Amino acid sequence: MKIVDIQMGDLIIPLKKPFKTALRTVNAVEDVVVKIITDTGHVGYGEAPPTAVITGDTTGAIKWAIEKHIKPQLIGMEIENFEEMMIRLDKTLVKNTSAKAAVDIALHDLYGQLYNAPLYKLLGGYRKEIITDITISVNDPEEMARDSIEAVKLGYRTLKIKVGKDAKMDIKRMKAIREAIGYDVDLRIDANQGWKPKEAVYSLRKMEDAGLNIEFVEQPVVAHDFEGLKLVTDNVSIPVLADESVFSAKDAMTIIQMRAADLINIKLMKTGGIHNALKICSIAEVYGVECMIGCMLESKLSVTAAVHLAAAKSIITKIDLDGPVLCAENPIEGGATFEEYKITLSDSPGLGFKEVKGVDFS
Ligand SMILES: C[C@H](N)C(=O)N[C@@H](CCC(=O)O)C(=O)O
Ligand SMILES: [Mg+2]
Repeated sequence: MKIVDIQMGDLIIPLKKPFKTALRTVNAVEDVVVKIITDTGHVGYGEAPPTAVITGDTTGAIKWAIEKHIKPQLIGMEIENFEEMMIRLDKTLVKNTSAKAAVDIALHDLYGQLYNAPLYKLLGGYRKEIITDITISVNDPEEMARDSIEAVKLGYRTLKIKVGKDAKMDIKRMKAIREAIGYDVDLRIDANQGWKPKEAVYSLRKMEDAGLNIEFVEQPVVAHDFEGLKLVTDNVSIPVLADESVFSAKDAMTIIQMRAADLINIKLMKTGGIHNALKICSIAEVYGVECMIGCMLESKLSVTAAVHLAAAKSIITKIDLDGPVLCAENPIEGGATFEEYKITLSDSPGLGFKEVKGVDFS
């Protein structure tokens, strides 16, 4: 199974509601889809979102990195020579993790097809069904309470609440949500780097004192401030999860050894794909640090790859793979099945895609 072509196209899907975090507001998924074609007629699919505020990756940069740097390294290579392809993907350029992730995902899709097995089984095969949370965008407290009630009615048992815009208002937001939904539903919060370290300690302690029962807080402070993250971790009881602070296996090692966070959020778009995400899983296993698997604003294509990884690895105990359910349409046939909170894998080879509609690869 030899690679003969790598093609790209644009995938645009409107969201059900605007997605709002401390970092950005988005109305649609606008991602790059990668299609790798082999001499045997097999096709592997991957996807890259241009999440410039987090990864630095833009649509143009993703396409250029793949067309001019990655593609020439991979054309003509045999899929069975997998390790060599992963080395080339890593070494051909630094950073550009979303472009690398899209290609890594498509290559893993083909790897599963080569051995006629679903990817999650090749990676460990721990389970085939997982349960995701759903994200509640940051808005005024009343609107967030309404959105939370709606999510609970749809069956979600865990809500991920976006905060980080204004520490005092964030406490009001969390009180309004808890009051609206009661205590049977788990609440995790994501400040997306929006607080200063001491501000984070202040608001999290207030949430503790109010008995809001927060499962964990995600990325309270700016990504590069590992010391600030540690200050928060050392001074609150709510567990701290590192998201934007951890892209690479090296970042994970540093954060864990510093004890700067209690948990790690793995996202394929930060690691550059499954190959490097597996390294973070191994490090986390060594230190007994549980991981969450997350996504950016991504469709079912790349999120299916994250589902396979989560289904394979027991160290991934928390799931934030709600990208596909935030989308108003689904142009992808095959892959994982998303029924609100319940995500199920089929036993089709690779990632199991049948068709990607509405993307022009010419
Ligand atoms: C979509 C997911 N639940 C999520 O919140 N992901 C990111 C932000 C993604 C983005 O801005 O595209 C996160 O910070 O965890
Ligand atoms: Mg986050």
